[in-house]
Amino acid sequence: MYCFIVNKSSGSGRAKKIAYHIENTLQEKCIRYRILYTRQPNHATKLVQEMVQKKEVKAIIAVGGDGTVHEVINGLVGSDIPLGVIPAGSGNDFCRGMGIPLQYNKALERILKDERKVIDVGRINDKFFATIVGVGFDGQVAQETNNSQNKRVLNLTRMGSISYIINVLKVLLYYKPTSVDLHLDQKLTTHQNVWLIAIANSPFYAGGMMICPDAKNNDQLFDVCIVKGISRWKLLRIFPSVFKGKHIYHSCITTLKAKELNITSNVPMTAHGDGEIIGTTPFKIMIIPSTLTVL
Ligand SMILES: Nc1ncnc2c1ncn2[C@@H]1O[C@H](COP(=O)(O)OP(=O)(O)OP(=O)(O)O)[C@@H](O)[C@H]1O
Repeated sequence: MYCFIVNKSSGSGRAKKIAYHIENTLQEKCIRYRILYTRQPNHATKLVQEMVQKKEVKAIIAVGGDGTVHEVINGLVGSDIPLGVIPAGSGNDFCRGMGIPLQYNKALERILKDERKVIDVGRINDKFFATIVGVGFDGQVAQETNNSQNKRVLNLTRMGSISYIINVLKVLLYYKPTSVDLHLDQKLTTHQNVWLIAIANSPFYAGGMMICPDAKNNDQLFDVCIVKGISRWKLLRIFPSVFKGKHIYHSCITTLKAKELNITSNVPMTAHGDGEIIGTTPFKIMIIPSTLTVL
């Protein structure tokens, strides 16, 4: 039996409509399924923890955006049940990184083909993440985006990633870069005037920004991108280059690879994982190699 976890609020209601179409297709094909709707934030994790106990569950399918994928993997990692994703959010960066079609019917076809891929997953403090953790400026933008009304309005017109850009500009006006101690695979370095540190298991976040263009989710390594020592206005000037991953050639960008990072800062820095707020520094981040099977 396929178990679908649907976040009706994803994509400002798009997931609910998609779930209706999925149900029709599965009935036509006489495929056994169960659809469970989340009732509030973090409910998806609890639902998955219950479902993985059941022998008849063949796969768990997240129907939503990256936040839903995040909550689902936090209940799924550790079991050997595969994950499927039907993209129905505003960003859908997990699907973009995996090459999962962004049209729900094609994504469903791919799930039913049962071709499996095993990927690494990241862990930040006590949470797992599938795509990227963003610390500092990014965390602040995620916080503003998740709280903002404009995301809801823009989602309705399928322009959710514009909301992210609006909040980048807003945070750019007030964010103060800070000094950071970074233990990277046990080696300590101190960085001044840090705007953000992105720790990536896959290239995309925020609806297609290629912050770590070379990140691979099966190489057992994170790609790390540190942005530091740059003025507000220069940062604004190089910002558009992130959509093509060309920002990495700028002198204010440091790129590294690592399996484990410890991040501390004298001023608290906020982090998101898969777009969901994790908390503030300190952070312990590690790669969990080859741990999640994806359809
Ligand atoms: N029933 C619910 N009601 C309200 N919020 C919910 C519910 N179920 C889950 N959530 C929350 O909805 C938030 C957004 O979900 P999700 O990320 O899937 O959609 P999105 O924001 O539209 O897409 P994306 O992250 O790809 O931009 C998550 O933080 C999740 O905790």
